[in-house]
This record gives sequence, structure tokens and C-alpha cells, in this order.
Amino acid sequence: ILLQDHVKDLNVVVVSVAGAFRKGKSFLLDFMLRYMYNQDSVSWIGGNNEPLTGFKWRGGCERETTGIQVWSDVFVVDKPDGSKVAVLLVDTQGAFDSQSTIKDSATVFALSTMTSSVQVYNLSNNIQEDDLQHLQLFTEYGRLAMEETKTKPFQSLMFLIRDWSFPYEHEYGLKGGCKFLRKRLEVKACQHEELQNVRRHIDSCFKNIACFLLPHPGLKVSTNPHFDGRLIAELVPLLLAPDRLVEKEISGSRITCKDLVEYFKAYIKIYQGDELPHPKSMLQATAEANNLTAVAGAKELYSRNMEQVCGGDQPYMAPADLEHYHAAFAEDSVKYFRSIKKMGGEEFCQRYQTQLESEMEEAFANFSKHNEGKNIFYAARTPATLFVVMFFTYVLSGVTGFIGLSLFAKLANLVLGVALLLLCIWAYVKYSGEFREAGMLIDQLAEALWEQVISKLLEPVRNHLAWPLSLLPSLPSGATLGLKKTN
Ligand SMILES: Nc1nc2c(ncn2[C@@H]2O[C@H](COP(=O)(O)OP(=O)(O)OP(=O)(O)O)[C@@H](O)[C@H]2O)c(=O)[nH]1
Ligand SMILES: [Mg+2]
Repeated sequence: ILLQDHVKDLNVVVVSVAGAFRKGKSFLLDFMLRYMYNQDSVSWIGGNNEPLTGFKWRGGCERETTGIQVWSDVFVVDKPDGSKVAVLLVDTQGAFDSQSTIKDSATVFALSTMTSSVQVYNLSNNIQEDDLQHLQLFTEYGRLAMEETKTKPFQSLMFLIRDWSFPYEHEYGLKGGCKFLRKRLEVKACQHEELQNVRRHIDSCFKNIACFLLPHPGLKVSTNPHFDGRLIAELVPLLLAPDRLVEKEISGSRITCKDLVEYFKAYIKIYQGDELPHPKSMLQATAEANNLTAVAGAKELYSRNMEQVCGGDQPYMAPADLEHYHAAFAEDSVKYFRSIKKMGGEEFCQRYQTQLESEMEEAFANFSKHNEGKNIFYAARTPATLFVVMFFTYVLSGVTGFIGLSLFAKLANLVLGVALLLLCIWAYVKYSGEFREAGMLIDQLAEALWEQVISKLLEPVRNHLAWPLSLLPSLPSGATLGLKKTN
């Protein structure tokens, strides 16, 4: 549609209508079509007996329009300044129907707002606070997908209020609408911050904001055909008369039909990807926030308790005791988590409890490591192992040299030299903090030697001489050094 030869290089004007489902959006767009097809005629609005065709509309309670639809004819209009522009009319899927998630509704609304120069926000009866909140959510979702600019990201927004029934307070039409809107969007010092934020957000998103009050088409229409017609006849040219057309701009520059295709593709790709957060229903978002706060509070309680028994300034503690404390504190924290009132129900809450438990396990692993670091025997294990190796090879080289096996003696001496070298490197690393990878390698080597050879060799001796050798490091399993828990 947009790449036809006669339009592709013209600046584009995109008028879109969006809002909740079943509120007469497609119906209104069909009047816009009548206007565009019969622009030169004063009676463009048509007779009472002409069927209203174009974008498919119907009565009933189930949704009709799905997705985003553009009218297949792009209208070429001469503006008063002599330039030619292409006008595109866009119908959208109604928000909040029973088959769409909040994300679906937000995506349709955001995409149509991002790609239109005039967005008509179609509402019924009144502007409610939730209408503003949804507008805020949807436009924010749109803004996220666009490149960040200092200017306002979107162009014109027209609140269109159908079935306005308070003309005695604010008269029908644009003038009454703008007066009403000014009052509704006013930011007052006495307002709650939440209300102020919504209003500021909407103001920061659109360059122009207007409002039009349209009466109920019901009885008045059948008894007085000119009544409603007059207002529709007023509304449509406001949006579509040649001198009122607003060309689509993206980051400050006007775009052509051809460009619009590229923008559509790019935006759709962003919404298909995983980069954007998921817009959620109010209950879900609130429940998540409740649960996350409770998880954070419970975890904080756990960390504080653990800090008290094994924090940085506390001495080394036997791992078994530490585990004991961990179990008790974790239980307390879960109890605390469960005692906080949260929205979302049991199953939802259970998911966050599992998250809390795994976070505490993670924290415990860190506390344990920290605790092990405080054991001086653990720290001394590498040099101890190297010393044992050196001692053993020294004796071995002496004995083998004495009985004439000089090759063995030389080999033992070589190992002795390597062990000594490793010890020197290790000491340098510990002292300077440089070449930490080399230090870690030596630690690993020593640990493997200790676990695989020395501790096995020492096993029988340890069994015979239980007490003195219990001082030898045998971490991490079952060290009995450290302080006993006091109640
Ligand atoms: N009360 C009222 N009804 C209207 C108005 N305009 C149109 N309708 C009726 O609203 C019904 C739905 O019209 P559609 O144009 O199909 O509504 P829609 O918003 O496009 O609906 P979806 O495509 O499902 O989102 C039709 O029966 C129209 O006659 C209006 O201003 N007030
Ligand atoms: Mg529709």
C-alpha cells in the first residue's frame, strides 16, 4: 500500500483510532473515509439511508477488529502551501477484549501511537483515572521501543469522548472538550504524587493534546438527523481538512510513505524480541512487587543474623555449627516471609518462597567460604603440603644416595627443588597479590596432593594418635577446630 509509485515519496500523515474494544472506533473511521472520498462536496457525510461501509464495524458485544489495519487507498491531498501529502487511515484492535493480554493491548496501542501523527484515543462517557493510567502504560511501552530523544516522542493526541452526557457542564465539541481536558490533566500541588506523575507523563509524551466531546448517537439522532451529523461534521475536518493535516515526524524529521514501511518493520522486530519488559495487569504487577519486597526483607533478616554469628569480625566457626545456625535462621526468615501479607495467592507466593530459599542457600555458600578463609590451618595447607613433600624427598634422596641409587637420589632432589620453587612463588603471590592465577594453581595442586596422598598416608597414624594430629588441617570435611556454639 505504501510503496505504490504515486505515494511512496510523499510525506505521510497517519491518523489512527485506538482505545477499548466495542466503542465505535471502526464506525467513526468510516465517516473519515466518507470525508476523504468526497472532500469537495459539502454533503460528504452522506444520507441517512446510505449504508456505512469501509472498516468493518458491527453491533454486539464481541470484538470485531483485530490487529492493526490500514485503509488500502492512500489519499493524496494538496495542502494549502502547495505541497502534496499522503493520508493513511489506521484502525486498531480494541484494547482489553477477553482474548488479549495486557501485553497484546499495549503492543497494538504503542505501535499505532508510534507510527501515527494523530492518535485518537477513543473513550466513552468520561475520562477516568484508569483511562489515563492505561494511556501512561501504553505510551511508556511505546517510548521504550523508540530511540531516546530529548523532544516529546509522539505528535498529536485527541481524546475523543463518545456519549458525553454532561453538555450542561462542558459543551459538545472541541471547545468544551479542551476546557474539560485542561481541568482533568491539571497538576495540582495538593494531588497525590501518583496522580501528578500520570499527568506529567502524558504531557511529556505528546506535542499536542486536544479533546472532543461527542454526544450519544441514540434517540437524538433518530429524532433529529442534523444533530449528531453536525458534530461529526465538525470533528472529522478537524483531523483531516487539508490545512489541519499533521505530517508524521520521527525524531524531528518528516518521513515519507516509504520510510514508514521501514519504521514499521523495525518497531515490530523490537516487539517480537525479548528486550522489552512485559507489561502486566495491575494485580500481577502489585503482587510481584509485594512478594519481591517480602523476599528482600526476609533475606535481609537472614543476612543480618548470619553476620552476627560469622561476620567479618567474628572468629572461625566449625562448619557443622555454621550449618546449624544457617538452618535455624533460614527457617526464621521463611516464617517472617510467610507472615507478611502479600497479594497473589498461595501458589504465587510459593514461587517467591522458593526463590528466597535458593537465595539464602547462595548466601550461605558465601558465608561458608568466608568462614573457611578464617581458618589459619586452612590457609597454611599449601606450604604445609610443600614442606611435607620437601621433607620426604630430602630423606628419600639421602637414603637412596647412601645405598648407591644415585639416579633416584637425583630425581628426588629435582622434586625437592621444584617444591621449593613452588613455595617461593606461592609466598610471593600471597605477599604481593600479583599473579593470582599462579597462586591458585599451586593451591589446587597442593590441595590435590593433600587429599589424594598425604591425608591417606596419615590416616593410620591419625587413627593411632587421634588427639595431636587432629590439629592437622583436614578441611573442608569435619574440622573440629573453632568455637563451640553457646546458647
Ligand atoms: N453508544 C455509542 N455507540 C456507538 C457510537 N458509535 C458507534 N456506536 C456503536 O458501537 C458499536 C460498535 O462499533 P464498532 O465501530 O464496530 O466498534 P469498535 O470500537 O471498532 O469495536 P472493536 O473493533 O471490537 O474494537 C456499533 O453497534 C455502533 O453502532 C457512539 O458514539 N456511541
Ligand atoms: Mg473495530
